[in-house]
Parts: sequence; C-alpha cells; structure tokens
Amino acid sequence: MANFRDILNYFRPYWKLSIFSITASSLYEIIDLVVPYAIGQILNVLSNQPLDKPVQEAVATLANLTNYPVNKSLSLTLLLGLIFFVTVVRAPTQPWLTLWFHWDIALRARRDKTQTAIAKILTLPLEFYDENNPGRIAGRIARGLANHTWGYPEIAGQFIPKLLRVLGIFVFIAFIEWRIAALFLISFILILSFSLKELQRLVGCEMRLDKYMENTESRTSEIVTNIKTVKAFATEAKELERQKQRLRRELKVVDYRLHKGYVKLATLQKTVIQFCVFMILGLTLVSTINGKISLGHFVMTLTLSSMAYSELEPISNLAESFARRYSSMMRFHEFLQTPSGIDLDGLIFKENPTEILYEFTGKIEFSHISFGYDSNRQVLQDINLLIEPYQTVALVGISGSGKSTLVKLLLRYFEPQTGQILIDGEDIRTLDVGNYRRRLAIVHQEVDVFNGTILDNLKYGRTNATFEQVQEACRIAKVDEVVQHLPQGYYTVVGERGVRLSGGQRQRLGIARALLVEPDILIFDEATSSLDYESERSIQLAMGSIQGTRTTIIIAHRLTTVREADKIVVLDKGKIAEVGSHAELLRQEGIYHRLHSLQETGDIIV
Ligand SMILES: Nc1ncnc2c1ncn2[C@@H]1O[C@H](COP(=O)(O)OP(=O)(O)OP(=O)(O)O)[C@@H](O)[C@H]1O
Repeated sequence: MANFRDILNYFRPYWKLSIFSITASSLYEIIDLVVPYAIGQILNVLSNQPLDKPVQEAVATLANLTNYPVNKSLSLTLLLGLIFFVTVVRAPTQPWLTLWFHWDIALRARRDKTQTAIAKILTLPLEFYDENNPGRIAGRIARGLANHTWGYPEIAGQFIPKLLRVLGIFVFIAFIEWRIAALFLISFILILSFSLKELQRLVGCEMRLDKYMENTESRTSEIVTNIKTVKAFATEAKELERQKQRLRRELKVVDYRLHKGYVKLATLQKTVIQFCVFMILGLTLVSTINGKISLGHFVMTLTLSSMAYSELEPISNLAESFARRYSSMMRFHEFLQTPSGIDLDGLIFKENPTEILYEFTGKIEFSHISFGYDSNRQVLQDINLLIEPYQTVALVGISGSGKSTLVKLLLRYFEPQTGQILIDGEDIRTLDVGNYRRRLAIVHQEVDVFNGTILDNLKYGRTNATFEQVQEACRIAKVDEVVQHLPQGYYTVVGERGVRLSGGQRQRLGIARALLVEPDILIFDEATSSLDYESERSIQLAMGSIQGTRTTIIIAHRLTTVREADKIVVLDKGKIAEVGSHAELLRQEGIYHRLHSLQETGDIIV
C-alpha cells in the first residue's frame, strides 16, 4: 500500500537542492515582513513617536559612519533604504533562487520517474496485462506523473514558505503585544486543524473519483482497440450510453460530494477569518488607546495580521489542490509497487543486454509439470515430455487444452506449481531469465508490427544483423516475395501509418524476425484465422526449410501443418493424451484420429 512517504521518496534524490530552494523561498517570504515593519517605523518618525530600540541603534551607527547628525531625515533614509533593499534589489534574484529550482526539481524527477514507470511496464508479468488494459495503465501513469510535477512547486515553492511566513508574522506580533499574538495563534490552529480534517474526508472521495476516471479511460481505450467489432455490431450508441453513465457518476462525485465539500470548507474559512480580523482590529485599537502600543505598531500589527489571514486562503487552496492530487499520486506509487515477478529490473538494466551467455542444443524436458492460473483450477496436470535436439514437435488439441500455457511456462512467463522444465539438463529457473529467453524465439498468432520500416521490424531482436543475414532469413521465411512487391522494398514503412500487411505476410515477417536472432528453440503459434491457401502454403514451405536446423515447437491448429513433425503431442484437458508421429497416431485411432477426420471433412479447426 502506497503512502505519503512514497511522495517524499519520489523527490528524495534532489533533497539537497530541495532544502536549499525551500529555505530560499521561505526567507524571501519572511523578508517581505520588513516592509510593514519599516512603514510602521516611518509612521512613528512622522508622528514624533519613539522608534524601536534596534532601529534607533541602526540610525546611530549610520550617523557615526556618515558623520551626519541623528535626525528625522537620516531615520527616514535608513528605513526607505531597507524597503528598497527588500523589494527592488530582491526582485531579480527571487525567481532564480526559488522558481527555477522548484521547476528544475519537478521536471528532473518527472524524467527519472517516467523512466522508472517505463521500466516497470517492461518488467511486469504478463498476467498484469491480462487484468489491466493500456488505457488504464497509461492514464494512471500520466496522471500520477503530472500531479507530482505540478504539485511539487505548489508545496515546496508556496505552501511551506507561506506557512513559515505566517509563523514569522506571529513572532513579530508576539514581540509587540502577546495578547494579539495569542488570539492570532488560536484562530490559526483552529482553522488549520478543521481544514485538515475536512480535507482528509475529501481525499477519500478523490480516491473514488480517480477509480471511476480510470474505468472510463479504460473503456475508452477498449473502444479504440476494438473499434472494428464495435462498428461491425453497430454498438456505437450502446457504448456511448455506457460511457455517458460513467461520466454522470463521475460528475455526481465531483459536483455533489467533492465540490460541495470544498465550497463548504471555503465558506467556513472565510467567515472565521473575517471574524478574527475584526477581533484583532478591536484588540489592537484598545491597546493603542490605552497607550500600550504606538501608532506605528498599531498600523504594523493590523497590516501584518491581515497579511497573515490573507495567506490562509492560498494556504488552504494549496492544501486542497494537494488533496485533489494525492489519490492520483498514490495510485501511481501502487503501480510502481506492483511486484515484477521473475521479470526483474535486472532484465533491462544489464550492462551488455545483447551478450549471449548460453547456447543450447535444444533438448527440452518437461518433468511432472502442473500449473493453474489460479489455485482452484489446474490447466496443466503432470506433464512429462521429452523433446530431443533439432526435433520438430507439434502440440495439438482442442481449444483450451493447454497448448499455449505449456509454451508460456517454457518461456518463463509463468512458473509451474510443481515439476520442472530442463533445458540441456539444466532447470530453467536457475538460468538468467533475459539471457535464457534470448535463446528462444516465438512467432505469435498475431505478429506485432512496430511503426517503422520492414527492415526495422525484421531486425527488432538483433539490431546489428547485416543486410545479408536479413536477406537470408527473409529467403527462408518467404518474406522476400512480399518485399519485392512493396514500393520501397525493405525500407517501406509499415505499422501505424504505413503499408498494411495481410495476416500471412505478418506471420512470414514474424518467422524471419525470429530466425534472424538464430534461436536454439523456435516456437511457432500457428494462426487460427484461416490464411489464404497461398500464404498457408508458403508458411508451410518456410517451416519445412527450418525443420531439422533447430528444435521447433509448433502450436498447431491445422493438422495439415504437422504431418511432417517428428513428434505430435496431443493435449486433452491439460494432460498429454497421445504422443507419436502422424502415421502412428492415426493407427491408434484415438483423439488425434478423430480430430484429423473432423478436419478432413472441414468440421473443425482445433
Ligand atoms: N491468462 C490467463 N488467465 C487465466 N486463465 C487462462 C489464461 N490464459 C489461458 N487461460 C485458461 O487456461 C486454459 C488453457 O488455455 P490455453 O491458452 O493454454 O489453451 P490452448 O490449447 O492454447 O487454446 P487455443 O488453441 O484456443 O489457443 C483455458 O481454459 C484458458 O481459459
């Protein structure tokens, strides 16, 4: 669970600079108090009342230094000089010693924490992405970072210095008349403690609002991702209505709970403040009439106390703004604290990330593997399977039988609950996950294409590959046939704004990309969508040329593609039901035979 300390830790790397800039800002705020003090003393000079002792001494010192007699002009010169110094001379230095550093810290922290968030995105386990969609994650990160960035200058540059300024005013007034200072202090503590209590309640509401906003954003992102389905089913009106309901719910929280809460708070603060200002006026007037304080002190006390009370409004506005930001900040830290599982940060902060540590022959042994995504339901049960080096093994079975899950365990996306997977006799859990995964390559059903050229996409896993190596991989995967029809060949831009590739072309690109990294084990998750005959045929040819060059695992949906496999493994309800070659399994007349017959008649795609 994230807490306030996480916000402090966010800015911890800059603590020295932070203390310096907060101190500078506070000093500037306190130095400002010299002005009403000097004006009070000027009033005393003009009305022939005695000056305060320290001012008298300063005037005497100035007279000594300049050989001028102590008189009204000298006193006024000194006091005006003081005002000039704390206003005009101070002005050009203040923004550089305060504003500059506050924003510098906020922006630097933003850069660093954006990096941390990206590193987190890269190292979170896949299951996190099963539960959270891109819109939700992006929204949470963006709002968290923005609120830290905007919140820091408010707190460091305004809230703390203003509080210290109020404290300075209290000290000033206490020197003049302790009764006024006591009233001032009591009213201040009352207002602040009431405001803080109310704000605490409002933070709870803000948290709820933040969750609602995340849900809306998440659905909007889903609509964008699944826009084809939305249009195909003509559910635009339904989606809009659902989002409207969410937005209405958000407004209800914002308007009726939050906004009302803030307005109530402001009303109370204003009333109490005005009452206190009036009380101080009365008390100061009585003290002046009784001769306890001079006319100058009367003006100064009134000016200072109205300065202090006028600071209360910005102080409570800043506290309110922090309360509004707090929940987004917390949700950002909760995201950063999500456990990374085995995909530790070490995976991305390697000194030499392309270094190849392992080379395998490709012998894989699944030994008594059992696994379930949640503890109540086993997806794989006691799997025992030996894959020899350079063998091509096909995993078949009806949808949901556990084929992809077995591969996910091999890739270490998940850990089996029991059993172990050995590669060349070594338990894969003992290997460095990044270096291990680099020796495997997978071609997914839906091949991801990044926005860039075909060449960039091909070299994604091995950026230093030569053009000849790329061409060789493309020849095997039959990508060369695709490329020669593209306007700029390998330099044609694909992805967001470029050429659209068909399902078959993407798969071939995926195979070439995988081959280019020269993996010891190649995994091919065959597309379930029906590819056109030519694409299917060229992928089969590509697979044929790879056979025997490395260990290959095919998650097969079309049984025509697995006839040539050295071994066919039939999974049924998470268990291995049959193992053998195409001919052997047909002879057994079991599940494989049945699936084969159904596919022959075109009734089923597994
Ligand atoms: N991330 C997940 N969280 C929870 N359950 C999951 C997850 N992924 C898969 N499953 C469940 O595990 C079971 C096996 O799924 P798996 O994807 O391994 O089957 P498959 O044989 O590869 O299916 P298909 O041929 O449709 O891809 C299914 O019942 C599925 O609902």
